Amino acid sequence: MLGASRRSVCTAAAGSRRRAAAGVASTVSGDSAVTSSPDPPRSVVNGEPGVPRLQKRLLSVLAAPKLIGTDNVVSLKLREGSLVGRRYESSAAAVDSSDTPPAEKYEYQAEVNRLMDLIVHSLYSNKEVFLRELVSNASDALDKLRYLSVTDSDLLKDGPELDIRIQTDKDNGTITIIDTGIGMTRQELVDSLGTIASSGTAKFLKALKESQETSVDSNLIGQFGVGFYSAFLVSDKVVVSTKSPKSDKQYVWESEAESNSYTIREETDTEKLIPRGTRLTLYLKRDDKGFAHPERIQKLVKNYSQFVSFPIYTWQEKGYTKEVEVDDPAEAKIEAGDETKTEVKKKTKTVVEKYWDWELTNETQPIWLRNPREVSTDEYNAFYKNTFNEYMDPLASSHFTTEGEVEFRSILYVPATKKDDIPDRKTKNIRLYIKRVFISDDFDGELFPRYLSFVKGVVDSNDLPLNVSREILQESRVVSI
Ligand SMILES: Nc1ncnc2c1ncn2[C@@H]1O[C@H](COP(=O)(O)OP(=O)(O)OP(=O)(O)O)[C@@H](O)[C@H]1O
Repeated sequence: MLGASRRSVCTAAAGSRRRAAAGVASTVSGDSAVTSSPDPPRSVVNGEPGVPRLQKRLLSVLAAPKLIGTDNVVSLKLREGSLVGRRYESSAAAVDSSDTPPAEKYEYQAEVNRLMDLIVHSLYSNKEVFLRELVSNASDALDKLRYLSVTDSDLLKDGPELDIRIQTDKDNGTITIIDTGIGMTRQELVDSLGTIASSGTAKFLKALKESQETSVDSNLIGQFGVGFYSAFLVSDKVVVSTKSPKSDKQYVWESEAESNSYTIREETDTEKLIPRGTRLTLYLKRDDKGFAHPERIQKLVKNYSQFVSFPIYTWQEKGYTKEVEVDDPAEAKIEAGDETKTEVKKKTKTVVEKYWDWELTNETQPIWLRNPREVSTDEYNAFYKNTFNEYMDPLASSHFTTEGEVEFRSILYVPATKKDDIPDRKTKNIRLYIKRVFISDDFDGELFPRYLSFVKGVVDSNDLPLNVSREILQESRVVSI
C-alpha cells in the first residue's frame, strides 16, 4: 500500500515556500462551489423519493456553480495569538463599510509549517491516502454529533441525514467532500486546522525527527497518516466551509499549499449556507486532476473507506433507457381514390438518457456484527488498518461474542508493530460502541490491564445506556465485566 518514493527530509523542508509578511495587505479569493453535473442533484436520495427541505438546500448548495468575488483583507496588524501560532487580526472592520466581514489571516503553528513543507514537496507516490484521511475526519465528525445527540436531541433538529457525500468536477479539477457532522466553530477551526491537533500527525512528526536524514519521510506519510493536511498532497488550495451547532455562523477556512498562513472569514453567501457540518473543497494540483474522475473516487472509497459506518454517497453519472419517436425515412404511400398521399411514418427507438445522481458507495454494516465465518482475513486486516491507521497487517485477531450476564461483540487485534511509546499520550486502542454508536476510545488502562494495552480493537455492547457518562462508565459493572 505504501509508495516507495524517497526524498530527504532536509531537502523537502528547505523547499521554497512563500513566507507571508506580517502587516502586509493582501487579497483572499473566495471558493467556488463545485459541479460539473448537467443536472442538479435529483430527488432520489438513499433510493427514496423526496428530500427533506434542509437537505434539499444542502443539495442545491452542491449543485449551484457560483464564484464569489474577492474578500478584502486590508492592513493587517500583528497580534500574538495563543498556542496556535500568530494571528494577524484584521483592522478592516473599522474602515470597511461593506457588509461582508473581512477575512482574518492566521499563521500556522511552526510544526504545521514543517509538515506542510514536507507534504507539499513530498514525492510520496501513494497520494490517494488523502481521501481516506478526509473521509475518516468526516466520519469522526458524524460520530461526535451522533454521540452528543443522545443527550441533546436538538442537535439533529431540522438537520439533514448523517452521511458523507463526495462530488467531483473533472472539468475544473475539484473534489468536494460534505459531511453533516458536528462542524467547527471559528475557534475550533483555529485550534484544529492550524495546529498539530491529531495524535497521528504528532506521531508522524516524532518519527520524522527520529528518522532525521534517513530519507524515509515518504514512507512515514503512509505509515502515520497526516490527517487533514494530507489534502495538500493533491491540492493547490483547500477551502473548508463549516457550521457547528454551537455557533450561529458558518465559517470558511482557506489556505494554499505554498503558503504558511490561512484565512478565516464568515460565510455570507446565502446559497452556500449549510444547516450543519462541513464542506471541504479541494482544488487539485495540475498533475492530480485525475482524482476528480467520479469512477476513481468511487474506487478509492471502496478501497479505503468501506468500513465507515455512515453512508458515503458519490456523485455518479447514470443512464436510463427510454423510447423516443423518430421519423421513418421510408415513406408510406397511401392511395385514396384517385389521389396518392405520401405520409411520414412515426417509429420509436430506444435511447439512453444520461443524468447525475448520488450513489451509495460503501457497506455500512459494521464488520463486528457479521458472522465470523463469513468474514475473510483480508477483511479483518483491512478493517484494522482503516480503523487504527495502521499500515501493517496485525499478527493475530479474534472476533467473538459473549452472551449471558453481559452481551457484547468484539474484535481484538495484536499489532505487528511495537507499542506506541510516546509519553503523555493516552493509547486510544479500544473503541467502545454502544448499540453501534461510537462512545469513546479514551480508556487508558481501564478496559484492559496495562500489560495488554498494546491490544487494539472494538467492543460493542447493547447492555449499556447510550447516554452513559464517562464517570458512570468507569464505575460500570458491565464495563468491568
Ligand atoms: N470534517 C470535519 N468536521 C469537523 N471537524 C473536523 C473535520 N475535519 C477535521 N476536523 C477537526 O480537525 C482536527 C484535526 O484533524 P486531523 O485529521 O489533522 O487529525 P485527527 O483526525 O484529530 O487525528 P487522527 O488523524 O490522529 O485521528 C480534528 O480533530 C477535528 O477536530
